[in-house]
Parts: sequence; C-alpha cells; structure tokens
Amino acid sequence: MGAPTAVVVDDVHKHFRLRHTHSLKESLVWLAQRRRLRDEFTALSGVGFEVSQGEAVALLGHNGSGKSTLLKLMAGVMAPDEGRVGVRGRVAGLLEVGAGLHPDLTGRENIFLNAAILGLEEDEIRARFDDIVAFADIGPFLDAQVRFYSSGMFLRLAFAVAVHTDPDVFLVDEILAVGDEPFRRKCLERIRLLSAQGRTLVIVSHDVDLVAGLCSRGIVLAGGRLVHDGAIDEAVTTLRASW
Ligand SMILES: Nc1ncnc2c1ncn2[C@@H]1O[C@H](COP(=O)(O)OP(=O)(O)OP(=O)(O)O)[C@@H](O)[C@H]1O
Repeated sequence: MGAPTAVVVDDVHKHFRLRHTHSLKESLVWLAQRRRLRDEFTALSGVGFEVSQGEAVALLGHNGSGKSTLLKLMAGVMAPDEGRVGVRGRVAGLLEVGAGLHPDLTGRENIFLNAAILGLEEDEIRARFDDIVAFADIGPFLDAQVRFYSSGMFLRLAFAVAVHTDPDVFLVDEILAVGDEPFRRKCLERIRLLSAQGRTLVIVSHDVDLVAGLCSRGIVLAGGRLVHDGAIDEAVTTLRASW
C-alpha cells in the first residue's frame, strides 16, 4: 500500500473580480461611458491532483499562472469557488513575506501569536522559544516592533516560527528570495530535514534548479490549468519548452 494522501485538490476553480474603478465618482463616469465596472478573472480552472504524505512537490509556471493562489487554497487562507481542497494534519508555511506577523507587536510577541495561530499550545511555544530565536538570529530586533524590520528580518522570524511548529504539510512560496545567502542555505537545510522526516512539501519557485534539488515531482500550471504533473525533470523540461 502507498503512503496516505496528505493533500487533495479536486477539480478546483477560483475566480477573482477585477474592479476597474475605486470611487463613486469614477464608477459614475464609467457607467456614463457604458463601460464595465468589473470583470471576472479565472485564476484556476479545473485543477486536480493528490499529494501523498512525505512527497516533495514543486508548483511551476509563468507569472500569473495560479501557483500562489493554489498554495493559498492549500493553506486555507482562501476557499475555492468550485471543487475541494483538503489537507491532512498541521499546515504551516510561508506564503508572503510578513504574512501572519503583526506590525505593532514585537518579534518576541509575534513568535507567541504566530505559533499559536499555527496550532501550538503556550507551553509548547515556551519550550521551543529559544530555538526559534536562535534560528531567526535577528539580535536586538527581537524586542523591536515588527514594522521596523527589513524584509529579510520578516522572513527570518516567520520562517523560524513555521519550521518549529512540527508541520505535517509545509508550504513555501517564492519568498526565500529575500533572505541573504547564509540564511537561505539554513532554510534549505531545514526544508530538506523536514522532507527527510517524512513531512510533505509543496514549493512554489521560479528558481528551477533550486526546486529540482528539493522536489521529486513537478506540477506545471499555465493560465490557471494544470498542464503537466510528473517527475521533476520532465516538469522542468515542459516548463522550459514553454519559455
Ligand atoms: N486577490 C486577487 N484579486 C484579483 N486577482 C488576483 C488576486 N490574487 C491573484 N489574482 C490574479 O490571479 C492570477 C494568478 O495569480 P497567482 O499569484 O496565483 O499567480 P502565480 O503563478 O503565483 O504568479 P507569480 O509567478 O507572478 O507569483 C494573476 O493574474 C493574479 O493577478
């Protein structure tokens, strides 16, 4: 028998409304000109696949192909308009730099808030606090409000919390790009460790060489549709053929 299923994406559709006007006055002008106030845009159309526990999967595709939207559906921060997304176990990850961190709170306070949101009890957070701080390595900024952080510091804190929450499914969007080289190496080592421990990974990145080193499977999206799902090398070949 194969590994149990960790993620199910079943015939998912996601549409967005694109508003063309941002004030009543502007809307009246557009209406007088008989122009449409908004258009509907399809970001994902009929996407379906399953990810087994312990698999490391890359979501690949050109800008705007729907990768981040799909990751947000898996994280549960957005719901599909049609179809179903199911994830088994604790989900953590980094969807956008700074997401989940409150700007008015200090780094220390955000560790407690963010780890609680990701499902840890207070005593679990206290037990892991020193490890989180050591991993983030942001020095005196731990007690500064997060609004004064550089984007790399945001990443350090958010990544440190996420990897210390024992995620069953770890989702990573492009954001490692803002970390400096030593921190990026540390993150990649930690992602590899999570994978070796049998955690499920879903990674969005334009850095094809990086994902090819981390993932065994690649799913290619184009215009919101799944166009390839297979071994990472084949997925990369498919993606490069479309450049
Ligand atoms: N909240 C939103 N409202 C309107 N349109 C959106 C919203 N979120 C995403 N979109 C649109 O949906 C499409 C898919 O976006 P998404 O961010 O998923 O693409 P992506 O493949 O991650 O792109 P990139 O590689 O540029 O990060 C894009 O055209 C984007 O403009």
